[in-house]
Amino acid sequence: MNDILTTRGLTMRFGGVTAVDNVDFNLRDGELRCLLGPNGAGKSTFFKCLTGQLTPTEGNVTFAGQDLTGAHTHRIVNLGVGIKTQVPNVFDGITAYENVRLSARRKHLKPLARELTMTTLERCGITHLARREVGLLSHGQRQLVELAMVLAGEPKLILLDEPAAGMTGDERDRLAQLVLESARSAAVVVVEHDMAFIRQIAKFVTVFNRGAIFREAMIDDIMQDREVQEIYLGKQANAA
Ligand SMILES: Nc1ncnc2c1ncn2[C@@H]1O[C@H](COP(=O)(O)OP(=O)(O)OP(=O)(O)O)[C@@H](O)[C@H]1O
Repeated sequence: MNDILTTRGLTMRFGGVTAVDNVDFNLRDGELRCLLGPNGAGKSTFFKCLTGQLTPTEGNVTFAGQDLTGAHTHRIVNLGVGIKTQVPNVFDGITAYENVRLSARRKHLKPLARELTMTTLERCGITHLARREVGLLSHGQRQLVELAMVLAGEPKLILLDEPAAGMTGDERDRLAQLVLESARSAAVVVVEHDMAFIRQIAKFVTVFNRGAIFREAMIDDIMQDREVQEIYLGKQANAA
C-alpha cells in the first residue's frame, strides 16, 4: 500500500532547542498510528509541523504525493486532512449540530450536509447534545463535538492530538470505538498519553525521544521494551 503521509529530515528548532530532529516518518494509506514518548519528546511539535501550526526549520512533509511543508492549516484541511488539536477548536456560541453542520457543508449541499450531520452526531454518541450550545458543554463533550466536526469533513487522513484528555471512562470508550471505526476509511495519527486509551486502539506505534524517532514496533512489543521503559522512567526520575 502507498504512503499517504511522509516526512523527510523534518526538523524544528526553537532558538537553541531542537524539538524535532531530522525525522523520517512514513504512514501507509489506511494505517492507524499512535505517537508515544515522554514529556518533551517532541510529539506535539512534530504534530504541529504536520498540521501547519508550525513551519519546520528544515525538511519536508508530503501528503498524498503533495508537498505540504509550511502550508497553511486551511489548505491542509481542504486537501482532506482532518485535524483535532489539543485545545478543542469549536464555536462556543452555537449548538453542537451547527458546529458539525458547518464542517459537513464544506463539501455538501444543504440536504446532504444535514443528513451527514445527523449520522455523524449519532456515530459519535452525541445526538442528545445536538441542540446544546457548545460553550456550555464539558471538556470531554466538546472533544467529541470536535471529533464529529473532523469526521463530517470526510477526511483521508485524521490527525488527533491528545483526543482523550478530559474525558470520562464512557466518553473514552466511545472515542476508542470511533477511532477504530474511522481507521477503516482513513489513515489516522494519534498523539496520546493516556495508556488505557492507547491500549484500546494502538497497533503499530512510533515512540519519540529527544525529538527523534526512538522505536517503531507493535504496541505489545513496545510495552515490553526495556529501553522504552527507561526513557519514560528517566523522564519521571528527572522530574522528581
Ligand atoms: N514554542 C516553543 N518554544 C520553545 N520551546 C518549545 C516550544 N514548543 C515546544 N518546545 C520545546 O520543545 C521540546 C518538545 O516539546 P513538545 O511539546 O513537542 O513535546 P511533547 O512530546 O509533545 O511533550 P508533551 O507530551 O509533554 O506534550 C520541549 O523541550 C519543549 O520545551
